Amino acid sequence: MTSPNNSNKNNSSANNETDKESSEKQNGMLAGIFERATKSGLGRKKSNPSPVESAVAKDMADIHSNPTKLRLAFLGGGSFGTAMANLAARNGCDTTLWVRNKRTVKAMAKTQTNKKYLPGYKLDDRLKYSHDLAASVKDKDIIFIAVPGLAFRETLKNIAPFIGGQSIVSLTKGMEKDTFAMMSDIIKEVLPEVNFGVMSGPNLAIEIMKNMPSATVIASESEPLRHAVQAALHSAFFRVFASDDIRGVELGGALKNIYAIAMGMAAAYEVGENTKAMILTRALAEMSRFGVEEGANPLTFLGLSGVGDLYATCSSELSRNYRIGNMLGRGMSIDAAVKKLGQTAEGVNTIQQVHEKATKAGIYMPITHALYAVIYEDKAALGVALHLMEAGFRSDVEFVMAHDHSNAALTAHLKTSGSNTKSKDSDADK
Ligand SMILES: NC(=O)C1=CN([C@@H]2O[C@H](COP(=O)(O)OP(=O)(O)OC[C@H]3O[C@@H](n4cnc5c(N)ncnc54)[C@H](O)[C@@H]3O)[C@@H](O)[C@H]2O)C=CC1
Ligand SMILES: O=C(CO)COP(=O)(O)O
Repeated sequence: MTSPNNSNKNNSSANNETDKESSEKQNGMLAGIFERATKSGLGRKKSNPSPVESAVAKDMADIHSNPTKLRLAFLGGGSFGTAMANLAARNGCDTTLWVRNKRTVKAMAKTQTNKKYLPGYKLDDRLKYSHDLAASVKDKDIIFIAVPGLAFRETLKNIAPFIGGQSIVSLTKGMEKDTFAMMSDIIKEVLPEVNFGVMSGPNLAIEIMKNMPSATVIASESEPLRHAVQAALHSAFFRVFASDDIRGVELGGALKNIYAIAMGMAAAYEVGENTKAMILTRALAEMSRFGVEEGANPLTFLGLSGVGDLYATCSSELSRNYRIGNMLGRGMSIDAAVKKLGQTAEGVNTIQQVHEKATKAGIYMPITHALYAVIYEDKAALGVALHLMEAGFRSDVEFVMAHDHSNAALTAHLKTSGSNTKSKDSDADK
């Protein structure tokens, strides 16, 4: 017979065994996550510092204590280029905003406002304006580019003759049409020697102009550049975090635009909070799945440039992509919605690029394909949404528990999503 004491002892040793097993299981699971998370190499190539590690590398301590030494150019006089240039000028950096239209430059210099894109917001009186591209970028430490993705290559080519030791930072959240190139790819192609970074985060321009506390991420392989951007833009209202996963950060900023359109559309159908939460988290699953295929670190999507920006743009009518989706949900055509918006909504092009890329590469992106089917194949939104809900059984977070392909037989009877695309998973598996 087992005495109570023995029984306790046995229980406690059984408990110890269970604790040990569960801690081993947890450690194994964590190791799995980290293995998956770090298997990609893109954005973390640690080569020797580039020979053009520009002026910013000279004396970081000096720049930290005195960011006014930085000479900056911002290219693109839309809402975001203006908002960021204004932050830098307010921090005392020597800042020039380049705008392509001479008359706009004159008006901005005279009124110290950006009447078209940020009406009613007074800009810092130290901000300089120019329509002379060469003069704007010469003798600068960092050139920030905030033109739409479709104009990025052209802008880089135009400044190429004037680039020596300057660093370049992309603020653009788009993709090139037809090539699927991201902005960092274009920088590497057009200016292979240049020291560069990408900046992305939940940064609705109007909120920044209103001094509502915000944060963003600068991603670069160059630590001096990361520090210089942090020093240039940081303030009590704006925090700049750092990353070396360039691919992950720029993909976060580009991909979330797709789901902001989806959420704007869902809002037009007056869906509930559960539905919004489902769209948001499944969007994040798609983003990180696509990101891993593209060489990003999936954990980057948990940061400001991933879940942060996804949340901001999927929740706010200040987002132009959300507004496009909302107009579509109210029955407008894509062309009419784009015309009515009159500003950049990168998601319109990004949906097409990602749909095509995911289809070719066999990456499972049901929300993107469904949105493409509604916008470009004229499928009925409600029918497509129903198909999405009828899709098969999947794992929640596939970096924790991989998708179980044995579910295929179980779900074979279920219909696929509204699109006729082929993915790595069998149709029945969706
Ligand atoms: N507005 C926002 O809240 C944020 C925007 N972004 C990103 O910044 C980029 C720019 O967006 P916004 O400033 O908001 O756009 P916007 O629509 O407000 O302005 C675009 C600006 O680019 C100029 N532009 C267009 N084509 C050009 C060309 N070929 N050469 C030179 N300039 C040209 C336009 O004249 C305009 O001044 C986009 O990729 C956007 O996703 C990023 C974070 C926040
Ligand atoms: O990227 C943004 C906020 O982070 C701005 O979003 P929209 O381009 O949809 O306005």
